[in-house]
Amino acid sequence: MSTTPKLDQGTKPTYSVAVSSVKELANLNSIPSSYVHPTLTNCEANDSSPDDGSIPIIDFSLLVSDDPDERSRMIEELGKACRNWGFFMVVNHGVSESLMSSMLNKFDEFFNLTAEEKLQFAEKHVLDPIRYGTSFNVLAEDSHFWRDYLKIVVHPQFHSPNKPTGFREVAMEYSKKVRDLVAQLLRGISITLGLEQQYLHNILNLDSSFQILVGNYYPPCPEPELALGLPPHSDDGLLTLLTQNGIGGLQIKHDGKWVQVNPLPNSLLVNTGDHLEVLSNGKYKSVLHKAVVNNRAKRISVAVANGPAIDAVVAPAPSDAPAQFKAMVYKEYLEYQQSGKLVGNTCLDVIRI
Ligand SMILES: O=C(O)CCC(=O)C(=O)O
Ligand SMILES: [Fe+2]
Repeated sequence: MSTTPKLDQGTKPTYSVAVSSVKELANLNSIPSSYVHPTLTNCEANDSSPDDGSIPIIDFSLLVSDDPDERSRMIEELGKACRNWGFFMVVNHGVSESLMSSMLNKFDEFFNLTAEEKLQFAEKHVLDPIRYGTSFNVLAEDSHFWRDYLKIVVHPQFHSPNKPTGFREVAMEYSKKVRDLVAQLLRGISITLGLEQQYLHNILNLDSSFQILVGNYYPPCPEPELALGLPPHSDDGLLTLLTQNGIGGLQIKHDGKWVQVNPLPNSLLVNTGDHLEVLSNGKYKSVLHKAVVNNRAKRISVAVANGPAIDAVVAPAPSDAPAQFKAMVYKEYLEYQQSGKLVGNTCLDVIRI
């Protein structure tokens, strides 16, 4: 990949990039050396446990039930899932199967556009509303990742590429449905933290929440044991909701081990992000996760990152315990994270007291 990171001191990061894509590499018999991850040659990719059914399941219909007992029981489950895993599957969430599969299909159609069409949307700056790119963080990484992406800011302003046909309508509906779901989950989470149910909504100004819709495209990889789709990372923001095209690859770190995630049919996968770790003053850990690749079938995942308002100041909610994190404006956090200054660290380390 020919990328030339350019970081002018004191200015915003820019990319001077002839972005190439892993989709164009999928027909090779071996992967270019820049995609080989030295630590994987001993098959770390396979060093994970299968999903044994212990990943928490949240029945959304009970979380919003009129029956107060059912509701309290599910809120308790939600608290346990955030505390012990930072990850759960939501079932009966009300987002239709057809909407989820249309969203996956529209991203598939996008990635099938010509390179020239896609490059109209090539990433230039981390806060650009529409960013097509490849790998993980080209400014900071030594070796590359087997993944192309399209990231779109869909709230508070909605953006959409003008191709493929129908992408805009599906993306608008899907992101709105996910936002509503997230608002309900965050009400439950506020309660689990001993806060008033609208606390997170109000303090983070979630009427203007920063929401990004991300399509991840992992073509079949000729040497999957040498490559990674995404490195271990945590997500910024509050909650990320993910769906995939029936092909597995997501792994989460739990109790020091990598666990393969096998989603229940029609479930949405949820992981807690860095800013929930800050808000909860470390009670809820932002879960580390990664994506492995395979040589059989392309994998597409759609992740929706749901954050605070971009200008919200995020700090631990008031409690008796000493604050573990410094306050930081969400926008500064995002810029720092993508600046190339973080090598192998999470931005949380920068604000940890
Ligand atoms: O594709 C996946 O399973 C993970 C995607 C992800 O972690 C992300 O987009 O941040
Ligand atoms: Fe992620």
